[in-house]
Parts: sequence; structure tokens; C-alpha cells
Amino acid sequence: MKTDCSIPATLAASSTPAGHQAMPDFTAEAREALYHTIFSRRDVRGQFLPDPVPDEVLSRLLTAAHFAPSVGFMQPWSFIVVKDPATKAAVHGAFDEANREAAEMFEAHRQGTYRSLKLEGIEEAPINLCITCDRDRAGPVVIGRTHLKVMDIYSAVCAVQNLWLAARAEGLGVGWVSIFHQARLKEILDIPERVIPIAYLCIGRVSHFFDKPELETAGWRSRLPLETLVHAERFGAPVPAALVPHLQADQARAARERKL
Ligand SMILES: Cc1cc2c(cc1C)N(C[C@H](O)[C@H](O)[C@H](O)COP(=O)(O)O)c1[nH]c(=O)[nH]c(=O)c1N2
Repeated sequence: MKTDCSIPATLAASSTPAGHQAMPDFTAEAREALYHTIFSRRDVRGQFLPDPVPDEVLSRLLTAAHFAPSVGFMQPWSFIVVKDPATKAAVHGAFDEANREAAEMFEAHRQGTYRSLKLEGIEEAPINLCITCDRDRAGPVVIGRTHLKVMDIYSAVCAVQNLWLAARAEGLGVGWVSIFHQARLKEILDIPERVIPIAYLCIGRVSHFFDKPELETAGWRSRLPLETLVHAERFGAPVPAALVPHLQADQARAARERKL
């Protein structure tokens, strides 16, 4: 059944001043859909179907990414759409090399589990997308980046998350692969010196989404209790007591029902 989450005409009334958004503009259903998208999003590695992703869907994902916040409205991102199997094979080779090195970096007793994890879907996913950050996109001085240069990279990551959530709402899986030597990825994709690859994403329709992060199911790591991560006034101080039951209930509901 198709659910209509659009803004009711009564709320989007013409009394709204020009240049302002109608308020309140989210119905309870629309809000629910947003939380459902957030809590049901997964990192997908192994469930890709070969079905092509229509250009109109890809265009919506890229548009969602492009409407992310960015420091000084820098919009430092570019998007490299990869479909050529030869390019995917080269990227997969780069992953394999780095992944063999990665396994050695973990404690001996975890290496077996690490090697059993599937950590990419590069060749199975119909689309690979590299989101990059051009560190010179808006000149040498950028509002909000005067003291913290890394803000352009944070901005590009916001674009990744927008796309990831939009993809989930479109029923598409996204898997982020970061086990590469950056120089090798730049070489394969002809990325210039001043530009940094931020995310290499595998995107496509999937057979299913798992309920939980795969690393949680594999016993690698579990979700931290939110109430241990919230502090009152100073880092490390305990969470405000009145907030605790809410945080516990919401986190449990998000994990169980994938909504709030
Ligand atoms: C910056 C960054 C980089 C990576 C990831 C994520 C992010 C944010 N993740 C996915 C990660 O393992 C996953 O998000 C967590 O395990 C939580 O699972 P869900 O995303 O909730 O399904 C990821 N997964 C993977 O299989 N190979 C990888 O190289 C990476 N790299």
C-alpha cells in the first residue's frame, strides 16, 4: 500500500510568507517515515541484486547528496559513477590488497573472524560511486573553515549520509568501502591531487536488509548504550537522570521496531 507522506494542503497554506517553509510541515506519518529510514538503514555488503538502477533513481540519490549542508556552502563534493566491470575489478584488486594487510593489524585471536567478514560488494553492486572532496572548491578562505580546515571533509561526509538515507527510502542498499590505500584509489579513478576520495560506495537493489548491523550479528561489536554517551555540561559527567528512561526506551524501540 502506498503511503502519502506529502504535506497536507491545509499546512502548506498560501498564508506562508514568501521564502519561508510552511510550519509545521511534517505530518506524524512523514516523521515516522524519516525515523524508519534512519533506523532501518544498513551497510550492505552481500545482498546486492544485479538489477540496474534506473537513472531517475540515481539522479534522486545524487540530488539528495547535493542538498547536504556544507561549510561556507562550499559544496566540496563530486560524484564519480562507476559501472564499468574493468574499473570495478581494479578497485576490487585495490581492496583485496589492503584487506590482506588489514587482517594482520588485528589481535591474533580476531584475525580469523576478520577474514570471515564480507566487507565489500564492489563487483556485485550494479553501481559504484566515489564521493570526493575538492579542498580548493571555494578558494583559500571559507566561512566556518578559517580555523578548522577539515570542515570540508566533514561536509562531504554529510553528503554521503544524505545519499545513504535516500537510498534506503528508495529500497536500495549502500555499502561503504574504505579499506584502500587512498593513493591507489586516486590512481584508478584519475582523481587529481587536490581532491580526496571520501567514500567509495556500492549501490544497488538488494534481496533484503538485515535488522542489525552485520558486525553486531557477527559478535564483532555491539551498539553502545546511548545513556553512557550523553553528558551533562561537561565531557564525562553523567547523563541528566531524567533523560535516561527516554534514551533507553527510544534506543530499544529503534532497534526493535525501527521507528520512534
Ligand atoms: C566511514 C565509514 C567507513 C566504513 C563503514 C562505515 C563508515 C561510516 N562501513 C560500514 C560499517 O561497518 C557499518 O556502518 C557499521 O558496522 C554499522 O552497521 P550499519 O551501517 O548500521 O548497518 C564499512 N563496512 C564495510 O563492510 N567495509 C568498509 O570498508 C566500511 N567502511
